[in-house]
Amino acid sequence: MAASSCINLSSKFPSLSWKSHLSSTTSTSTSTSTSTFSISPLRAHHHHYPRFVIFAMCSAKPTVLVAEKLGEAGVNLLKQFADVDCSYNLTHKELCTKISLCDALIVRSGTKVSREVFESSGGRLKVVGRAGVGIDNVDLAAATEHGCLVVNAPTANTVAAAEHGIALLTAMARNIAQADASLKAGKWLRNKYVGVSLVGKTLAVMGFGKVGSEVARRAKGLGMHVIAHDPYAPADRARATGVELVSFDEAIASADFISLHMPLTPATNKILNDETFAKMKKGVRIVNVARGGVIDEDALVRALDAGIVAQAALDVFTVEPPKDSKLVQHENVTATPHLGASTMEAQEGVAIEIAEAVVGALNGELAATAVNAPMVPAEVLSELKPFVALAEKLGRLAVQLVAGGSGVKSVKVIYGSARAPDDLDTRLLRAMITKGLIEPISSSFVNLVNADFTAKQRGLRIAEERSLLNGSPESPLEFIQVQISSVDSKFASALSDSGEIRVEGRVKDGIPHVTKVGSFEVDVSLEGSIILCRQVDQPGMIGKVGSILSEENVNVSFMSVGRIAPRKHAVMAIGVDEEPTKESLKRIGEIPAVEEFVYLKI
Ligand SMILES: NC(=O)C1=CN([C@@H]2O[C@H](COP(=O)(O)OP(=O)(O)OC[C@H]3O[C@@H](n4cnc5c(N)ncnc54)[C@H](O)[C@@H]3O)[C@@H](O)[C@H]2O)C=CC1
Ligand SMILES: O=C(O)C(=O)COP(=O)(O)O
Repeated sequence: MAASSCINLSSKFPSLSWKSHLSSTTSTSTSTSTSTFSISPLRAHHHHYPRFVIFAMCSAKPTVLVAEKLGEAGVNLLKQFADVDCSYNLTHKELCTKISLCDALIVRSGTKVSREVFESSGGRLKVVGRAGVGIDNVDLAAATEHGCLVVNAPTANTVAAAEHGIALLTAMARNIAQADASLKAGKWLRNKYVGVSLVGKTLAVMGFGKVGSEVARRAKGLGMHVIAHDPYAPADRARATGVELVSFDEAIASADFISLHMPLTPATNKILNDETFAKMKKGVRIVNVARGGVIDEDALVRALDAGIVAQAALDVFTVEPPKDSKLVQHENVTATPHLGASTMEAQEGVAIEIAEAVVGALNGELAATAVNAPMVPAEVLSELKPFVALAEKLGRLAVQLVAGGSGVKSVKVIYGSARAPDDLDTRLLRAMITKGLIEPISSSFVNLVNADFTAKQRGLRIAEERSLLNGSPESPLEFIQVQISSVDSKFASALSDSGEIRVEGRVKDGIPHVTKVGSFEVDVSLEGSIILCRQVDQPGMIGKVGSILSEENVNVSFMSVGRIAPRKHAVMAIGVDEEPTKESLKRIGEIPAVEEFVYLKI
């Protein structure tokens, strides 16, 4: 890890700075003044910020692989935007082969989106859309490491799953499935299929989330006494539904019926096992429309055989379709083939929900249902948009000021804002600074999904600080300052008093500007490229540099000079639209008053 963070800048940015570095005493003056010369008209109003914050827009039509049956409305929506390949029943190997040609993949619960899938995609796969809730079939860690966004459709099938839970509960209590099979087999067994009543019985809802709370409401309507266990659910939300939240042990010990509605996680894996079955009331009845893996299925067979569990109604299995039929064949088990979400309405709903999320993500929008990236509300996003561009550009600027051979390990970001500290969500900005810092010096592709992971992997520590400013909190931010400590700079004037590379920027008229380099105040819009030039402050400097550039037809977009005091040292920042040749950069470096300079690509 440490080794990969030692970045050899000189290979990426061949010697672009001339003249020797100045000593730190001369490069750390504090009081500076700024004069700004607008050479050619600012293109502020013609500038469009990219919509992307996660991915750059796909230049060609993206390809979406739909690997499981998806509602028609969703497929049609996808087709308006992408080439859609509906290939159901692919083997894992076929999926791994196909995936390298796809920008997005849509699945339900039947497809294992393993690490191998992400590795096989060769970096092309940008989004995995799960047309439903449970994402336990997607390797989230691998997705994040590959910068692939995972989105789900968390709400459209809630009612369907809850209704299926209630259907299984009532069917189980009255032996509907068994009686139906028996009648179809020509029998008339009225005494065998005497059921149990639900009214007045205690139902323990395990996992009081979207589905669990809908099941609870419906069960109350059936006259059941409903309790729930959920370590993370707010007690007042449960109370509002007339449900008491209790401990796990209390829930399973006092329930006549247990209905499972938690996600499958390492903590819930086989949460019902020999030990927990032993704590239950003899004759308990269990419903599972969550995930098969939350029950130890062998232990359930034992508990059914021992009569601890009188009946079970199962929609989900550890392996689907279930291989060992002991459980499914058990006469006290009612089973359905993972039908919880399978209503016309829910499938249409999840298809539209996931198609919109995938199209949005491919368009570079932040998904509201992102599973492995921060969800940033649209209004926050639109406010932060210009600062998102500023953040990335400051990162790019700062890292290019690092001298070759220095390992970038420690970065501090200071956000200057008049807003209350918890009123500024910096995750997006931090990710974009990370992108700016890492992409110019590596082959990594950094986005909001993998920014923190990539930084950590490279041993890059990014500390964030808030500088609380007086004034109007109308704008979310006044400035962003990026500091890189414990490195040498190829432009010594970029070092602050305390020896770290320091660049600061602001947004002016919607355009990001760099407004401070080291201790020098400058003001150049962060478009195109920048020449930073430290010189003895004397007349004619702007003209000399300007004429060298104009000889090559390099358009200067913006120029500003920050100086400590008249006729002493000054830093000139020049924005250029075209890339000057090495020869002309060399000539600028050879102007006698120029002490050091650097050319930076933004
Ligand atoms: N059978 C089917 O076709 C369907 C199955 N599902 C499954 O149902 C489950 C619930 O889905 P939603 O309600 O939409 O999810 P949700 O995220 O809204 O609710 C899950 C709840 O479980 C709680 N929880 C987490 N760990 C827990 C633990 N150790 N003990 C108790 N509670 C815990 C969470 O705090 C949360 O409140 C998921 O497993 C999902 O995959 C959902 C839709 C359809
Ligand atoms: O949404 C969920 O979690 C489900 O279990 C539904 O699964 P499915 O989309 O029907 O394969």
